[in-house]
Amino acid sequence: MPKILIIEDDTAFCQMLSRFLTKNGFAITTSYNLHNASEKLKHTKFDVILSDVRLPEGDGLDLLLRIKSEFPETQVIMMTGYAEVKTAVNAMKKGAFDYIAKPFTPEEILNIINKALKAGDTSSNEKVQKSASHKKKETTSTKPQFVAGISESSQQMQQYIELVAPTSMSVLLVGESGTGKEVTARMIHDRSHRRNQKFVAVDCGAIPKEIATSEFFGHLKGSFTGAIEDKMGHFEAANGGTLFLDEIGNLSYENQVQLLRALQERKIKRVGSTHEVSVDVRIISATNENLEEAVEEGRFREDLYHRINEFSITIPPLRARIEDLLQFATSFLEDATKELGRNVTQVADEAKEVLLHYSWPGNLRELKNVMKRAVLFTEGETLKSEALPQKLKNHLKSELKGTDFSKETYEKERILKALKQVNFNKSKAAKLLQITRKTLYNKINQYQLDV
Ligand SMILES: Nc1ncnc2c1ncn2[C@@H]1O[C@H](COP(=O)(O)OP(=O)(O)OP(=O)(O)O)[C@@H](O)[C@H]1O
Repeated sequence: MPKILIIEDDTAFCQMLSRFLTKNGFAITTSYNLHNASEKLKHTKFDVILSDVRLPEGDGLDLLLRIKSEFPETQVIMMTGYAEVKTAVNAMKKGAFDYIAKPFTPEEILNIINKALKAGDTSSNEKVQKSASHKKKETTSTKPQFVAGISESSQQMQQYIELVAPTSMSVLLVGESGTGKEVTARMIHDRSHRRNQKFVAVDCGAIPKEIATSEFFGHLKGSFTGAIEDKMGHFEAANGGTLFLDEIGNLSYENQVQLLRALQERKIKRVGSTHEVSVDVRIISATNENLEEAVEEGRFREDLYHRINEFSITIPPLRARIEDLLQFATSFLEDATKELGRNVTQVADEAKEVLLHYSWPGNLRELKNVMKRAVLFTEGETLKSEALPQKLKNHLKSELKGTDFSKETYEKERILKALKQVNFNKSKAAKLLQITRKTLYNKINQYQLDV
């Protein structure tokens, strides 16, 4: 459950906001002043901090600077009055994620919190599934850019997306964690005729089995202990739009049966109700495990597998499309520079070298985090390898261990490695090495490489 700290001296408003966010699935801590907030920060690492700009003993901006230097991954949203927009913009330059002007609607605050959680790629990495938060909103200056990639596999993926998006086929996205399955699902939604309807993302792995039925199909007040009010499920919330079922392999067998029934009949019943509701949703599912194997082992229903897999797209891990790395790194650098109000414009060659030699088990998510952290540590315009985590640098060092460090041997190794990575395609290798094709051919001759 994402942890949020609210710092607000208007106690009644603070309590109201706290109750509302608690109801919406967040773990809330409140502070009415800066001193108390500082104490809370000593004991808990928050995913998001919602702070008033003006507080009794000083301004929220001082606290913001401290938070950003001590807890760079915590996203700070400043709450302002209408007249304080200038201060809020100033806060964004100092690293606040965004600001929200009071009074705001429940939907606005949920929307901004969800964006902050996504931007922070918080450690808990929970997905918030409140339907209100999935309403589409116009692009903000901090919206991350979509990168298509230049590798063959990325280009093919792009073609598949274009091909399947306008249809109503159900799509199964297969890929390791952090490869961009959710981003791809959104892309498919955005290119379909459902683009003006909702995109509802559900992390099936995070829903306890006992409440999954009510989460998917909703419930009526009083239908079970704890059902204190009527609740709409994800199917109804996504009606007319797209339902993204992440980690679908984690659904219990019983939930798989219920899901299959809903997909076949295109009708659902809320828990406690006898009334059937017709639903029209397009299903996009994602998995990081081999579902065919799960079917063979009897852990996943074969009929459901075929239902959700009318078209499947495999998203390769970053290490298998290393030609894309610098394009992603540059885009993440631009996003982070905007978000953190910095002026980093380029990556030094030695830092690129470190990035290209790492294996990226956490894929794009890991790269994004590394770039954001590095931007934070960079004072000038050039991101150098000092700003990168030691783990990455050790990787490069251990790869080079044992080789002799004469420039020529090193260069030869690099060229061979790049060629191998792209299956000996010289244009691609030149791109990867950031040299022209002509230079690459000269080097191949110079080192008499048999390629
Ligand atoms: N094509 C892309 N362009 C720009 N950013 C991307 C792209 N693909 C993924 N990302 C970024 O990488 C991170 C991980 O992406 P995403 O959440 O879609 O991965 P995932 O495969 O769904 O992960 P998980 O399996 O852990 O849920 C996100 O921060 C996302 O913004």
